[in-house]
Order: sequence, then C-alpha cells, then structure tokens
Amino acid sequence: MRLALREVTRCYPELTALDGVDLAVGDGESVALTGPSGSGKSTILHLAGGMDRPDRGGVEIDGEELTARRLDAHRRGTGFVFQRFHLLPALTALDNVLAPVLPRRVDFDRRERGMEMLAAVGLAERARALPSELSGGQRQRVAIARALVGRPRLLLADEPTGNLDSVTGRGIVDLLMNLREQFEMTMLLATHDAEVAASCDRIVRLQDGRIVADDVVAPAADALDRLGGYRP
Ligand SMILES: Nc1ncnc2c1ncn2[C@@H]1O[C@H](COP(=O)(O)OP(=O)(O)OP(=O)(O)O)[C@@H](O)[C@H]1O
Repeated sequence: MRLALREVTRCYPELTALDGVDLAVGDGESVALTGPSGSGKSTILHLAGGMDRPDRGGVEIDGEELTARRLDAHRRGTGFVFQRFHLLPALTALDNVLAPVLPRRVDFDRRERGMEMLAAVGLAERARALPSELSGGQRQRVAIARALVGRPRLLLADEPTGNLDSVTGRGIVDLLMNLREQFEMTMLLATHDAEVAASCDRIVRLQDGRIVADDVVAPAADALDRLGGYRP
C-alpha cells in the first residue's frame, strides 16, 4: 500500500501538532518516525490509520484521497501495535488475537486464522494462555498477531519496544521486519530508539510538528555481502 500525507496540518486549541507535513511512503517500505516527545509521531500514525483527520491537507492511499466514505475500510485494512500491549486480561491469547475479527463478517475461518497468526509470532503453543501468564515480549507478540489477523496492508507501530528490555525489544523489531516482508505490508513505526529506527528502510525525524530530516538507512554490511556489494 502506498501512503501519502499531503501538506497535513493538525491543530489543537493550544498547539499545532503537525504543521504542513508532506510524507510519501512507498508500497512495502518501512519508515521510522523519530523525534522528541510531543513532536507529532503518534499524530502521524493516527492520521495514517484513519483514526484521526487532518484540519488541513489530506491523506492518500494508493494515490486516492482517504475520504470519510473510505475510512472504515481503511481502518479494517490497517494493523496497529502499541507500546502498552492493550490485551484483554480475561481472554486467552487466541481470543485476544481474534477480538478484531469477531464482530466482522469474514471470508476465512477465524480460529484457523488466529492460530496461523499465533504461529507466525512463535506462540502457537501458548494459544490458551492468559496475558498474565505471558512475559512482556510474549504479550507484545500476541498483540502483533492481533494486529495481523485481518491481514492488513499497512502496519502502524507506536513505540512497540517502549515497554521491553533491549534484548526482548530487538526480538520484537526483528519479528516485525520479518512479518512485514512475509505479509507484504507497508510499515510506519514511531520510536525513540535509534537502533530500532535503523532497522527500517528510512528514518524521518520530526520536531515541533515538522519533518526536519528524511534519510535512507544504509544497508547493513552483512546485507551488502549477501548482495555481493562493495565494502571498504
Ligand atoms: N487529543 C489531544 N488534545 C490536545 N493536544 C494533543 C492531543 N493529542 C496530542 N496532542 C498534542 O500534540 C502534540 C503531538 O503529540 P504526539 O502524541 O503526536 O507526539 P509524539 O511525538 O508521538 O510524542 P511521544 O513521543 O511522547 O509519544 C503534543 O504536544 C501533544 O500534547
């Protein structure tokens, strides 16, 4: 899915959260949003997912304006991963994964799809576990399976490693990158962590609601080796 924010401004009574932001994300691309707290990262994610609307400017999906009429379908085609996993404590891992598709008419077997997604995040064995019986990293994996259950083409992640230690966080980022490739998703990820940001194809830096840098991440040396690339 191609995504573009065109001259997007989002204002609150006391401040301008985004100020004329232009951002184009290519199909299958992963873009990290970085910048200080309050710089507008989450606001971009909410606008990209159709959970919020710009005051000026527009959001385009595959070159088409995201109009009010298209919002519901767009939200259904978008997966969201949060810093605090937001699992329902009384539900098993599998039922948490299925929660987004329970109220919807779907053309697949829900349990089968839920188990497939738990397997994709390496937790098929823990389908019956309650969130309280899982580690932080495992809870985030369940939350990722839940985000993927509707097979979104766009994955939005807001500080997905913010509540995890660095080793567990690294595992979550690697998993997100692998799943993005496997399920051919476009991805926007907000993070304060430079190492997490460097896992993406591009790093966009925000400050006071404006984009102040937009850099392509150099491929890792081992990736260059695999491609037979030059390394000094
Ligand atoms: N509903 C709201 N009402 C008023 N102000 C808001 C609202 N939502 C966000 N803001 C403000 O908009 C600005 C941008 O917020 P946003 O959450 O996008 O920043 P962020 O870069 O994601 O920050 P963090 O890294 O702390 O998550 C902040 O100053 C925030 O206080």
